[in-house]
Amino acid sequence: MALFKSENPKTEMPFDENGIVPAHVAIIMDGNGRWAKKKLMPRVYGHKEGMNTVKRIAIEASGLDVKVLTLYAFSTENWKRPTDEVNFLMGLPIDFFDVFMPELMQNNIKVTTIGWIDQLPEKTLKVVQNAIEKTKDNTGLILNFALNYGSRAEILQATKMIARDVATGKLSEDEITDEVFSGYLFTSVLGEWQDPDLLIRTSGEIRLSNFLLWQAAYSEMYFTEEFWPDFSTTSLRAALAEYQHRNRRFGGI
Ligand SMILES: Cc1cc(N2CCCCCC2)n2ncc(-c3ccc(F)cc3)c2n1
Repeated sequence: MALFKSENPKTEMPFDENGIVPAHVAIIMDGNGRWAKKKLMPRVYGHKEGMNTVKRIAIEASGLDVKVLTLYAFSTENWKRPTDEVNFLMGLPIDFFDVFMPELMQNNIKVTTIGWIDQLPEKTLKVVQNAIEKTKDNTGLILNFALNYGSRAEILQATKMIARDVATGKLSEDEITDEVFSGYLFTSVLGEWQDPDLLIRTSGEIRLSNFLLWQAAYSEMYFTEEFWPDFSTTSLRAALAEYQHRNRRFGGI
């Protein structure tokens, strides 16, 4: 399968403002530590700058009429990182809302999460829950953070819930369809937009890293060498331009 790797997003085909826009864009925001290392700064400097990129890209996506932007902020595997790095990362949602909540409200952005947020530190959880509550009536872009999320664990959880519902007679075996299975995943709350149309990964890595494995079955994939802190509004428009020039078949001919 030919994977697209944009060498220089600024020189690809132009984005058509009147063309098709992916309803759901998912991003693996990779390369923050390497970006900082290139600048002879600590890794956490890259994470902090990456947080600023989150706000910039969310506002841009909101203006381009993207419906859902799912961002892989913290994976179930990230707990293995050094304690001081994990502690710093757990502070970023707090910093994010401290600084950007007014702008999120001005742009009618709704915050949601996927993942086991109940396992986050109390202070982080409270700030995230408060942001979800405060933005719940907003009708613009859904800014969906994958926090303490892992796709295989999500699929296993869904499988166990389905097994329980079959055992209790709530569900019969022949009622288990793609659509019913999807309803047991965290992303079911996204309704018609639960499957990403476009999945972007920065920093040159070409892997899914346990992200939206079920949901991304038919997603267009876009890989760019740029590190996440360098990912600009121009970079996003270049990815959307590439999406506009793909012919999606959903398994058909
Ligand atoms: C753990 C973590 C790491 C994190 N990074 C910055 C982006 C690059 C990836 C790693 C570091 N960012 N950036 C924003 C958030 C966030 C999460 C939830 C929320 F409701 C509001 C903001 C965030 N969370």
